[in-house]
Amino acid sequence: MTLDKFHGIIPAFYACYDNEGNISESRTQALCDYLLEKGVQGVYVGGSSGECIYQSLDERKDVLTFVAKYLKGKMTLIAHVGAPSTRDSIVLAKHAAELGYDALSAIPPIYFRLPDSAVYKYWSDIIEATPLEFIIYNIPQTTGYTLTPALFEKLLTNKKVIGVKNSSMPTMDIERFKKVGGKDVVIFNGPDEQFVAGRIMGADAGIGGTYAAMPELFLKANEFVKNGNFQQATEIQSKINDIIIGLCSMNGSMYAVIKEVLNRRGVNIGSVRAPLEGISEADTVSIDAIVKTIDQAIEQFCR
Ligand SMILES: CC(=O)N[C@@H]([C@@H](O)[C@H](O)[C@H](O)CO)[C@@H](O)CC(=O)C(=O)O
Repeated sequence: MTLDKFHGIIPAFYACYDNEGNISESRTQALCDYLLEKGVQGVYVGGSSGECIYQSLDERKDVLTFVAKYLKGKMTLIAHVGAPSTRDSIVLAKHAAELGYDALSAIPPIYFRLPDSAVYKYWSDIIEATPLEFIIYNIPQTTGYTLTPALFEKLLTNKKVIGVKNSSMPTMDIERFKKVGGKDVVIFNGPDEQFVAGRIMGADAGIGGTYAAMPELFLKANEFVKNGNFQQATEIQSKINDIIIGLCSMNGSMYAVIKEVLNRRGVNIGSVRAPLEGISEADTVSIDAIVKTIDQAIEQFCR
């Protein structure tokens, strides 16, 4: 079994809408082309950054279809199939398997606070529905559910479980999951603000919601870590954090701001779906400054 295809920088794929707010195949293709050109390892499709929570089942199936159409065989494809019910999650999982995705992933059940036994059963039912490998998604700050190392260990007895995408904030969680899983498991860093720290504490790779706004910087940060160049890795992380704080400090939601950054970088993928808020007039000025900071950082670290 080789897990190399999961190692590297894996941007969380954004929802690409037309001017009326419907899923757009041509704009999805534009984002695929842009990420392919940047040289990322893969994409994580239909997760938080994909606004999955605001999309119908058919829309989510369309997104999985379009991304596979333009990227299958060109990079690693991970389908996020978490949905409110096990039934819908399985529909998405089977669809992704038919499309030839490399792996599935899912958040735990949301809304009701369910016991470990129900969460375990939810993930296990999805895993059993297809032959694909599976990546647990731990993101307590949005789901209210915290994966424990003990439950992770139990899930790993199923050989299809190959890792965890850990978006909790303590890097110690990454260290604990790596200790449980060892070398045959892939731990993905979730919080982009501590990508370098996460890698040093045991993450083999990263899946992130801000990567696509500045893939060059994350690819370089990963290279610095791989080469043991921790001084420069820390410096680039600090610059990345200035940018992320900027992305999160506007009237519009972070994803609306990122989409406008991408628009300025030549990729128009529309705006966000309500209740996420779009950018305001005032934001456009601040976005000019962010784009300039990204360009300067690329010039400083990547040329
Ligand atoms: C809580 C949250 O949304 N976390 C993001 C981060 O990438 C986050 O956007 C970033 O660290 C900025 O805060 C990712 O872990 C989510 C993600 O990759 C996804 O599923 O789209």
